Amino acid sequence: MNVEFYKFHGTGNDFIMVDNRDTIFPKNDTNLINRLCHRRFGIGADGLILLENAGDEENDFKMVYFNSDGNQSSMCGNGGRCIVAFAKYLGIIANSAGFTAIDGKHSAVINGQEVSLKMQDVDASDLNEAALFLDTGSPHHIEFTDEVGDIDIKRQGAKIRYSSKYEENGGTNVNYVQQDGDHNFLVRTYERGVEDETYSCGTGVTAVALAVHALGRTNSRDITLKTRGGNLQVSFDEKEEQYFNIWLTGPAEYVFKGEFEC
Ligand SMILES: N[C@@H](CCC[C@H](N)C(=O)O)C(=O)O
Repeated sequence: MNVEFYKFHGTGNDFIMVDNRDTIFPKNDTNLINRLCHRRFGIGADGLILLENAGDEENDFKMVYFNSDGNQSSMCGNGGRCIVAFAKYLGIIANSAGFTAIDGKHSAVINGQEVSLKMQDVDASDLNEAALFLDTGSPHHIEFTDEVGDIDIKRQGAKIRYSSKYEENGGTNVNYVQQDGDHNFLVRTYERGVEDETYSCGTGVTAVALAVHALGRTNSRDITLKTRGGNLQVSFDEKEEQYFNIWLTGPAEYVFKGEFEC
């Protein structure tokens, strides 16, 4: 069977997108997904995303996300922005969308090449300098550094990702952060399920933006996160360490289309 795919990326976090509204894709074939995502033996991507029918009248579609290891995983923020751009490319939506994902319902707005994705509310009341962890739809550990460019992300990130601290919850993603002005932060991310550095991570920069505000490193509620793949913006409201109205904004770009056999 031949399957059409579409390659998209959001600030260098790249995905194989498949229109699976006819549910033909073998979503339980972990080896297939892993091979398709392989940078040498496949198409190459950080993950694979299925667009499916929402199954209700309120939403335009459903998002199903797989990491490049082939396993279905938690929410992908950049992937959420890319699936909205994909839905527009397919003519399913115009410039706004409502869709469901593993962590619930999301709204999104397209403005030119930029896609703004509303993220789930986050309770930051347990966050402190000794417990730098937030779940923004995916789990994220945060490390502050004075020189983010010097860090061996793959080696250092893996130590935390596989540490006993996170073992019972299936591990975590790891974000290294360097402040670069009042409301600008440099971020590099080790991603669970990719088991390497990715050029950006949407749920990761969202976790960083909320954490630097909650820890008092900025008073801004509209923060620029500079990643290897480009800049992302996170804006939010906050009351008593509860974060809401959280929006992740950045480019989401079509790269090429093709087909594979399975
Ligand atoms: N790149 C994604 C995060 C994808 C899920 C993550 N690797 C995990 O398994 O927790 C993003 O942009 O949020």
